[in-house]
Amino acid sequence: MQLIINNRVYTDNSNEADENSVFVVSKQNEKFKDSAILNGCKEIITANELKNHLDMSSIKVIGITGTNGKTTTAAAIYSILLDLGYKVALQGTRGFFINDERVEDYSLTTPVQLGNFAHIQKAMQNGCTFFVMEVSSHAIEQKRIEGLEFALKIHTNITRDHLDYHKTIEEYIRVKNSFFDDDCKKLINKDDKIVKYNSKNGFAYSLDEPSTYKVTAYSFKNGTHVMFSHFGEMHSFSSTMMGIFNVYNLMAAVAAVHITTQKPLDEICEALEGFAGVSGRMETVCSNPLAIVDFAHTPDGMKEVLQSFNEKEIICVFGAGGDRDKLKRPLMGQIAANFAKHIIVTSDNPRNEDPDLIIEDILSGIKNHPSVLVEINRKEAIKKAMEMANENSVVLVLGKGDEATQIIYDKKFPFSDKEEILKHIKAE
Ligand SMILES: CC(=O)N[C@H]1[C@@H](OP(=O)(O)OP(=O)(O)OC[C@H]2O[C@@H](n3ccc(=O)[nH]c3=O)[C@H](O)[C@@H]2O)O[C@H](CO)[C@@H](O)[C@@H]1O[C@H](C)C(=O)N[C@@H](C)C(=O)N[C@H](CCC(=O)O)C(=O)O
Ligand SMILES: Nc1ncnc2c1ncn2[C@@H]1O[C@H](COP(=O)(O)OP(=O)(O)OP(=O)(O)O)[C@@H](O)[C@H]1O
Ligand SMILES: N[C@H](CCC[C@H](N)C(=O)O)C(=O)O
Ligand SMILES: [Mg+2]
Repeated sequence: MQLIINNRVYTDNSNEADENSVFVVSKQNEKFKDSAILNGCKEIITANELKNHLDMSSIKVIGITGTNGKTTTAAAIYSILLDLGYKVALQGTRGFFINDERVEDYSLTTPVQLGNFAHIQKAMQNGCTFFVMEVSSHAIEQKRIEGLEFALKIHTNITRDHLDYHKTIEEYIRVKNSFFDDDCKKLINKDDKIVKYNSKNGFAYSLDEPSTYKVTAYSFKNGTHVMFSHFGEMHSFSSTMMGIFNVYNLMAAVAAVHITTQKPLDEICEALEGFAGVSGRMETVCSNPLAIVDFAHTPDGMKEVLQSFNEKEIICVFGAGGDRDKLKRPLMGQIAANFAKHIIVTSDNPRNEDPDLIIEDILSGIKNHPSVLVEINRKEAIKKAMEMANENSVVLVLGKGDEATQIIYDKKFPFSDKEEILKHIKAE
C-alpha cells in the first residue's frame, strides 16, 4: 500500500521501500523493518507520526464500532450529513464512498493505516469536511486506526463475533472497550451493560436507561415513528426502516450529527427521513411472497431480525461463514429454532472449510424442531423457501446481505441472494 504526500512516497511494504521513500512501520509490519533498511530506506516513521505529514485539520473523522449496526449507523450519518449539504466520505464494509458515489467496492471494513490516510486524503481533495468510518475489532487490535484523531467515536453494542480471531469473549470485549478509553468525544448506547468507557466527553443514547438522547416512545404502524427527549425537550423522527435495532441505529445517527454539527435537532430529524436504509440490510426484495434479505450473521443479529416478525410464519434460510467463529454456529441454530416455523440450513461463504461440517455445527444447536431442511446449495435453498412461502409467511434470507459473491476456498463466484429470490416471485 502506498500513499503520496507532497510528492513523497510512503509505503507499508518493505519490498517497496527504498532510498526515496518513507517506510511507515506498524504493529503488522514491524517485523519487516530491517528488510526496509536493507533496501536502502532512510526514513522510518510510525503510523502515529503520519498525522504530522498529512494535515487533516479540515476534516472531522467519525468512527463507529460495535458488534452489529456499524454499517447501518454509518450510512445513516452519511445520508443525513449529505442531506444537510455537507460534503462527506463513508468508509466501511460496503466500500468507500465520496459525496454519494461509490469510489471503491466491498473490502475490509476498516483498511490498514495507510489505507485510512489515503482515503482521508482523497476525501479532503474532494472537499469533504466529514469522514464517517466503521471501526472493526480487528482494526482496533491491529492498531489500523493509529494516528487518526476522532471528532466522535460511537458505540452500537457489544455481543459476540470474531472469536476465531480474538479467542475469548473477554478479550473481544476488552478490545472493543479500548476504543473508548481516551478523552475524545464519544456516544455510547447506554442500554448495553457490557461497554466500559472513559466518561469524559461522553454522550449517550438509549431506549431504556436515562441518557442524553433518550427514546421515550416508538411505534411501527405505517413505518417507524420515534419520539425522544434531549435535555427535557421532545423531538421526533420517522423512517421506513423496520425493527427495534434500527431505532437504536437511527437514534445514534441523529445524536452523532447533532454532536458534530450543532445543527438544530428538528432539522437533523427531517434530514433523516430521506434515508431509506442500507442495501441488503432488512431489505424487502419482494412482497408476493414477502421475502427479505438481511446481513445478520451473528446470534444477536439473527435474534433482532427474527423477533421483528413475530406475527408472521418465518421461513429462515441461513448458513455461517467458514474460517470465522465456530462457536457462534450452534447459537445461530438455536435462535432460528426459537423463532422460525421452517428452517433451511444452507451454505454462506464456506471459504476453506467443509460446508457440510459448518452445517453440522449449526444443526447441533437446533433441538426438536419440527421443520428443518438441509440444502447445501444456497440457490436451491432459496428456491425451496420461496416454494414454501404463502400469504402468512416471510422468507428471511440471512447472512450475506448485498454481498455479490460466494467465497469457496479462495475463489469468489458471483452470487446474489436478491437475484435468487427474484427468480421465484409468484405472478400477481
Ligand atoms: C487476520 C487479519 O486481520 N489479517 C490482517 C493482517 O494480516 P497479516 O498480519 O498476516 O499481514 P502480512 O501479510 O503479514 O502483512 C502485514 C504487513 O507487512 C507488510 N509486509 C509484508 C511482507 C513483506 O515482505 N514486507 C512487508 O513489509 C505488508 O505490506 C503489511 O503492511 O494484516 C494485513 C495488513 O496489514 C491485513 O490485510 C490482514 O487482513 C486480512 C486480509 C483479513 O481478511 N482480515 C479480516 C479477518 C478482517 O480484518 N476483517 C474485519 C471484519 C470486521 C467486520 O466487518 O466485522 C475488517 O476490518 O474487515
Ligand atoms: N443495532 C443493532 N443491534 C443488533 N443487531 C443489529 C443492529 N443493527 C443491525 N443489526 C443486525 O446486524 C446485521 C448487520 O448490520 P450492519 O451491517 O449494520 O452491522 P455491522 O456492524 O456493520 O456488521 P459487520 O461487522 O459484519 O460489517 C443487520 O443486517 C441486522 O440483522
Ligand atoms: N464482516 C463479517 C461479515 C460476515 C458475513 C458472512 N457472510 C460471512 O462470510 O461470514 C466477516 O467478515 O466476518
Ligand atoms: Mg459493517
